[in-house]
Amino acid sequence: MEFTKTPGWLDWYAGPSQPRFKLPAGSVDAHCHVFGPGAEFPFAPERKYTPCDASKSQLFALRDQLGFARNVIVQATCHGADNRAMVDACLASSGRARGVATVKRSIGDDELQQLHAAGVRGVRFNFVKRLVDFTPKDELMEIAGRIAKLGWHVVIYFEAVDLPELWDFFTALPTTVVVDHMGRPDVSKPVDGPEFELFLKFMREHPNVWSKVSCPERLSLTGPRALDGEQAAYRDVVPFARRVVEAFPDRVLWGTDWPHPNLKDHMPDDGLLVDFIPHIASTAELQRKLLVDNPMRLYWPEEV
Ligand SMILES: O=C(O)c1cc(C(=O)O)oc(=O)c1
Repeated sequence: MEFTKTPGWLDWYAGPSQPRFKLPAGSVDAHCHVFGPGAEFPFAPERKYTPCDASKSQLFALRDQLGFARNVIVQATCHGADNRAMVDACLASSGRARGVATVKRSIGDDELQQLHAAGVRGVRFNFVKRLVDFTPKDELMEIAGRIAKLGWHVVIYFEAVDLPELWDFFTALPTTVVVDHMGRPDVSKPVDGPEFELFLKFMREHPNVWSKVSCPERLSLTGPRALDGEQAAYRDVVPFARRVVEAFPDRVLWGTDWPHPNLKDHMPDDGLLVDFIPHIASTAELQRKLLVDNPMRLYWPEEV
């Protein structure tokens, strides 16, 4: 099938720079995606955008160039609940990728077992309205109950303004809960203001809640962008991510978010995104927890 990219769609940055920051041995890129290729793994009819292709071999080449050892491949919304592209990438990774799937209530136990065998260790519940249609909470809770038995966790993606409304649902989830991109704070608001404090309270009061301190390129309002060798990119996001890393060093993850869906104004150089890490995790110990110990505990516990 031939797909035409959504108008204005920015392709991922080809030929990223070599990071100056040397990742600790065994680092995990704990949030990235594959898109198709559409000719092999068609995008879902219900998708809200049509991306460029971003294949598993391109993802693995980026992993090797940046110095990561492993990937966690998160099902992108453009593939709906058709997990074939993500599963294919996990199976081709020689055990170096785990996956997070999107599933419907109708999924059979045998299919869940197959996903597990392929390396899937979580499901993603998405509440970002521009990305997905609404799924009733009772359906999601039923899925959470089923995947809890497999030892999986739930990844949640939502906007900061929606946290109050989603609070009761999130805090009732029976698994480890991993928040994508710090719950998308509005970084024009103060880091110690009520909106971000609510997110910190969510983590403080619920020890099963983890956060990805990822996507500065998406959250930043004032940059500067991770382009042209910029070594201090996205300065407005740094205080938010740093706060989470320092308050909850054992419950944070980091990922590139390659191939960066839906960025409208620029596409970051992924090498420079890696150089963002020491700004938010400033000691070798914090870096090791963020990049190695935490993702290994969640995704490869049998190796820890
Ligand atoms: O903010 C986004 O547009 C976005 C989209 C997706 C997806 O479409 O799955 O995943 C992300 O992590 C972020």
